[in-house]
Amino acid sequence: PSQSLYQQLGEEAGIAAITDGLLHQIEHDPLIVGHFRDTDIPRFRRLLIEQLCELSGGPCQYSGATMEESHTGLHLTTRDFDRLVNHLITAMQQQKVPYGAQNRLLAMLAPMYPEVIDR
Ligand code: HEM
Repeated sequence: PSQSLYQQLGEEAGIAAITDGLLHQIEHDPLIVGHFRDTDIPRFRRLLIEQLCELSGGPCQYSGATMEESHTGLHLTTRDFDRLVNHLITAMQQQKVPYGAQNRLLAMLAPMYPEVIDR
């Protein structure tokens, strides 16, 4: 409890490993991988790490576009969102992130739902 969420995620290295796990899951999910067809994956990876680091209280500053801007034109659905969240949970479990910390991170991402879906 005295550990910050950033620490519980394993700091920069842990967040990078979670992100790589998430990218691996996406790559093997035929239902969502198509959305990333035109995406610069190294850039996406870097921005996702920055965002998770900043959100969890780490020493980073997210430098990407807003969630609304970056998901406009993708026409993402609730199903897409749920799949991505499940992949993130799998990636966090693989990194042995404590259950409570997993939920804290998910609770910070949930409010982004309307900024990402149906745009
Ligand atoms: C809370 C949920 C989500 C978060 C926190 C998130 C985070 C991000 C971030 C940080 C970027 C980079 C922004 C930039 O390029 O400046 C991004 C782009 C992107 N996201 Fe998400 N995302 C979420 C949901 C989703 C979902 C559900 C999908 C599809 C299954 C998705 C697909 C994409 C794609 C394809 C791009 C790249 C767009 C491009 O190539 O310009 N995202 N997202």
